[in-house]
Amino acid sequence: MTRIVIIGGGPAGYEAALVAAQHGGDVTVVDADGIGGACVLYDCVPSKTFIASTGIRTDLRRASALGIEFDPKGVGISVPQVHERVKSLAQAQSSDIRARLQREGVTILNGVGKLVDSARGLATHTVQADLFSGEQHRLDAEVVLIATGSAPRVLPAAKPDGKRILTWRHLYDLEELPEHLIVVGSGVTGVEFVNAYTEMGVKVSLVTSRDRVLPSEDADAAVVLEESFTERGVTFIKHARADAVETTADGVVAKIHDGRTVEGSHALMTVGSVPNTGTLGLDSVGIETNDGGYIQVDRVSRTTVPGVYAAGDCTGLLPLASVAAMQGRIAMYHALGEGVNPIKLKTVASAIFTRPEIATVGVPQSAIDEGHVPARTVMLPLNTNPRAKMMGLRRGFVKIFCRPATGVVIGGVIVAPDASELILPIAMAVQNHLSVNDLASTFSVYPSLSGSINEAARQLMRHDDLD
Ligand SMILES: Cc1cc2nc3c(=O)[nH]c(=O)nc-3n(C[C@H](O)[C@H](O)[C@H](O)COP(=O)(O)OP(=O)(O)OC[C@H]3O[C@@H](n4cnc5c(N)ncnc54)[C@H](O)[C@@H]3O)c2cc1C
Ligand SMILES: NC(=O)c1ccc[n+]([C@@H]2O[C@H](COP(=O)([O-])OP(=O)(O)OC[C@H]3O[C@@H](n4cnc5c(N)ncnc54)[C@H](O)[C@@H]3O)[C@@H](O)[C@H]2O)c1
Repeated sequence: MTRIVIIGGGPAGYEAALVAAQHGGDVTVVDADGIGGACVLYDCVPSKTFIASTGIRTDLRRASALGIEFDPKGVGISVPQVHERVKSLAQAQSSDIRARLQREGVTILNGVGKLVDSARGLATHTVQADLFSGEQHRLDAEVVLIATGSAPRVLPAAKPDGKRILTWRHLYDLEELPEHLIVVGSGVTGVEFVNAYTEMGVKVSLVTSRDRVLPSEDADAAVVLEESFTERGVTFIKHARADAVETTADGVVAKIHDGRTVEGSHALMTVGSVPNTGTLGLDSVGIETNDGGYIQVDRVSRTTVPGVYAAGDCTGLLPLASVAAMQGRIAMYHALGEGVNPIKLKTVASAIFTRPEIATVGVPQSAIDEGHVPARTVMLPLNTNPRAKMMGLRRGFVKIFCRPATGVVIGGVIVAPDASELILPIAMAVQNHLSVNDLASTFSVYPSLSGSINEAARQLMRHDDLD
């Protein structure tokens, strides 16, 4: 039986453990935070649960345009109840995953793991697990998977105190909603919380180091979101790199590099994450990291040391739960000699849970515009869609990108209320090399937002071959 030790019990670690146990491995997971990892306990699951509550407020905000009148004064928010729901749902999901691992025969140790090989180049490895119970275990393994994730990046002059200066992991401990929230950083995490708190009626100022929100995402989608935020009264402080955030008598002040200041009641720092790799004993074994401390891996999750794999946010490949899980599974299939396809990032679908949502898959528009990928493209506004009109939607679009000659779909973007659900047909087309003709000839329900996917695909069908 292959002895496998996994350090970290997030999506990368627990999905790997399931695969390894099902393929006959003798599996031990050493985890510090709780099974499910930061994903389930602090980051992805809590934020999406919180956003589920704020989404109810979105519907109320839009109700009067559809003829439903209510007294806004009668709509209250029970902050303790919202936060309690977030925490108990996260704990319940963690318990479910833990029970599933135990049913599959995986040993779980609560503590901190690190590599302690006695020399470099050994055929097997040793993991030391310092358990919270005070015990210490030394575990010999033919295969080690490092899946330790990442933690919020902290600016030296903006140290979170959990009360006024916050990371996203402190939010659900607040007793009341902030009066005026300054969000520092306009990546995906930043905009998701800007959206959520404005929907809760909180005044929000967004400090962004660039000239736009979501600098790494589709530019047209970012414009739609910015318009929607502007309508909801968000103040943008652009070209603004925050050097420091300090507490004042009754709130906080963010100090921008060029001398500007922004005052509010609370600051939420969403300035990225750093990998949890500093205390793993990587140097002693010879595992290479890059400048940011991320573990270097190939497309089957191998590190530079035979027998040691790494997966998830600690590798910095693409920090998504779905990618972490896939990297973890791939590592185990490879280690156990099963057939395996190397990871392919071109087929990853992801979504930003704002209102409207932004979902993307495949090649980005920027790669096409910059001439790196030849493609034909279409962008179809949603306001031409009958269902969108019925729902009173004013914003949003469907974009599809295809190969110039064959029409094979290579990417797409959807901006719509449920874009995270609508993206699947485009993701299936990208994954399975389907063409715009395939998409266009698939029946969609009438009326439906997905009808716009058919219509966009129809616009990309080539008619010149009929001439
Ligand atoms: C606010 C926010 C929202 C997000 N929303 C989404 C989303 O909607 N969809 C999506 O796909 N992704 C989302 N992500 C990204 C997603 O959360 C991460 O990609 C995912 O958590 C990575 O999983 P992982 O297994 O690599 O690490 P993690 O989930 O971070 O788990 C790592 C585990 O390793 C443990 N650990 C660390 N060091 C040690 C050690 N030395 N010994 C033992 N255990 C250790 C930790 O305690 C933790 O339990 C979001 C991220 C953030 C910040
Ligand atoms: N819905 C989802 O799937 C979801 C949600 C949240 C995060 N994530 C994942 O996590 C990744 C990281 O996202 P993120 O938003 O946490 O981090 P990020 O690194 O993508 O964004 C941080 C932003 O903060 C800015 N910044 C850094 N220092 C600053 C300063 N001093 N002042 C002002 N701005 C500053 C950066 O320029 C950057 O735009 C995403 O790419 C995504 O893969 C996914």
